[in-house]
Amino acid sequence: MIKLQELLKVLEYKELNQDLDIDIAGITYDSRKVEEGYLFVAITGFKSDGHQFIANAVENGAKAIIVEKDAEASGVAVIKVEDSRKALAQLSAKFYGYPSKELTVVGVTGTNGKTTTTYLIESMLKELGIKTGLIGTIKTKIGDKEEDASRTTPESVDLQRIFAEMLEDGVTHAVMEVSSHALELDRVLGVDFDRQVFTNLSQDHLDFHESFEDYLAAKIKLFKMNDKPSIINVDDVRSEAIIKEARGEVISYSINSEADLKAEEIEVNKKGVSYTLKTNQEKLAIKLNLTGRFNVYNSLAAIGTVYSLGFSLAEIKKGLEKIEGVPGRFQIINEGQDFGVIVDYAHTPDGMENVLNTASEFTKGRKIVVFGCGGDRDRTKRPIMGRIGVTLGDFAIVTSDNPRSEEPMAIIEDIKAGIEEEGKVEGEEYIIIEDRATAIKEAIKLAKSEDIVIIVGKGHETYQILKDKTIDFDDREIAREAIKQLRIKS
Ligand SMILES: CC(=O)N[C@H]1[C@@H](OP(=O)(O)OP(=O)(O)OC[C@H]2O[C@@H](n3ccc(=O)[nH]c3=O)[C@H](O)[C@@H]2O)O[C@H](CO)[C@@H](O)[C@@H]1O[C@H](C)C(=O)N[C@@H](C)C(=O)N[C@H](CCC(=O)O)C(=O)O
Ligand SMILES: Nc1ncnc2c1ncn2[C@@H]1O[C@H](COP(=O)(O)OP(=O)(O)OP(=O)(O)O)[C@@H](O)[C@H]1O
Ligand SMILES: N[C@H](CCC[C@H](N)C(=O)O)C(=O)O
Ligand SMILES: [Mg+2]
Repeated sequence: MIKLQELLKVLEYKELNQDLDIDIAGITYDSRKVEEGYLFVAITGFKSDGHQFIANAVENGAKAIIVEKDAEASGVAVIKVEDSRKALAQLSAKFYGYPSKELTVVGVTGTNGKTTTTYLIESMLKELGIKTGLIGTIKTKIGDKEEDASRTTPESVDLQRIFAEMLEDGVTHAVMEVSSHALELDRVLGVDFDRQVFTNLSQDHLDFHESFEDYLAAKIKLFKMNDKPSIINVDDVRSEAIIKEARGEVISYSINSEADLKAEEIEVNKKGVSYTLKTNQEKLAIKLNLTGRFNVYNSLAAIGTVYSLGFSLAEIKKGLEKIEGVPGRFQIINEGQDFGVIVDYAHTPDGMENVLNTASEFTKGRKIVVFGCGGDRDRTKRPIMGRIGVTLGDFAIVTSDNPRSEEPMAIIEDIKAGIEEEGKVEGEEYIIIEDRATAIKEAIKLAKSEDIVIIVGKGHETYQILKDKTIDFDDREIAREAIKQLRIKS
């Protein structure tokens, strides 16, 4: 419990009524989650307006309301601020006692590789005997406790609550993914980062950010937040803009250019990669159980981060080499079949290109790729992904991803536009099967010895979001079942 007037010290505000001597039991931005004695923060959203739910919040027990528009509510304190999302972040950090100040917080941003890099950092820190917390796309881990994640980066109040629970649980280091949505919508405002990491920047989310420049500007925000060291991929052309804005020391990593950490003599095989890590002082052989050149980048980002936290490369190597894989990231499905099956989370043009190129490095037969694109997301990436699917794959099955509120066939049409530009013929070089489970089964039926079936887009997801419902759905389970069925039939 904290007094409202004490909480409000962190804000500039105007009270619309005077009684601020109230105990606040909790904070939320969702009227449906309000409990007795809560502070409800009304946010003007993209879909609806939180101010419309004030009465609902009061009914559920709210004692105070933060608004950014004039609003009335009888019997409760009403406080007006300039920006509700910002206020939510500031109030939450104060409510939970600024837990991120006491934790060592690592934030990882970039279009691709965030989840993988955070898993690698977590693995290394754990191996060093450190009690860690993890926040990201797949799950939230608070010490030994796990929660499903619904966002890559939680809303500010949820994030601060998670940090507070981590501290209570004896966690000292929190590793988190920071999405561009989070940076744009102030979810990480007030978080005291100790390290910030840049993986790469390529096309995604142009539905949400107005232009690629805006997308970059959102990412840059993380590096302007404090003067702690930043770990940056200098092979990415956008690194220059980030380095310009970074306020603290820059630790660079690369494969192609000079950098503090450089990977040389890279060898890629089906199960992993090996390379020589070169720093100003030492050389070290690294063997990673994750494959693809892109994972060399992710591992360099992770090494740079843990190294900069004061650990030696020899200490770091053990935890890095121990990790067996990240769920749904180039995950090999092996049911004893004589062809390869990979489930991967690539859902951007760059991710898809990387995964298909990686598969080429060790596949003798055909690459059969199954993919779709998410609904209510960047439409401009659809034709590009279509083009990549049919040019880097030998045979493509275009299907649904998470259609959300959109018509599945309309999304597929957007993908098809890119395929047709390549002059590919339906029925010969690609087919369309709207139902994803059927598409996966068909790909597996088509596979011959030495081929590889690459199912991208949904990775670790255990659901499919349709217009009117979310159903249980797991690419990996469907693939396994389909392989078993082949055996029964033959
Ligand atoms: C585009 C976006 O990020 N939107 C987020 C935003 O939603 P919004 O502003 O549209 O909210 P809204 O639905 O209009 O509602 C407005 C307000 O009314 C409240 N409300 C609503 C109904 C009600 O009965 N009572 C009530 O109080 C809502 O809780 C909200 O505070 O604020 C909401 C509350 O925090 C988020 O849940 C929501 O995430 C949506 C669902 C989402 O899909 N976000 C995705 C795109 C996202 O954030 N993705 C990134 C990863 C991207 C990456 O790959 O890098 C992520 O970090 O997960
Ligand atoms: N460094 C990288 N560069 C390019 N592509 C990558 C990289 N790392 C991973 N990928 C590809 O992107 C997919 C997603 O990887 P990962 O989950 O680590 O990224 P993410 O940034 O967390 O994604 P999201 O934004 O959805 O949370 C992988 O399955 C792989 O296909
Ligand atoms: N973090 C990404 C995940 C996309 C995963 C893909 N399966 C989809 O639904 O588009 C997003 O929210 O855009
Ligand atoms: Mg992620």
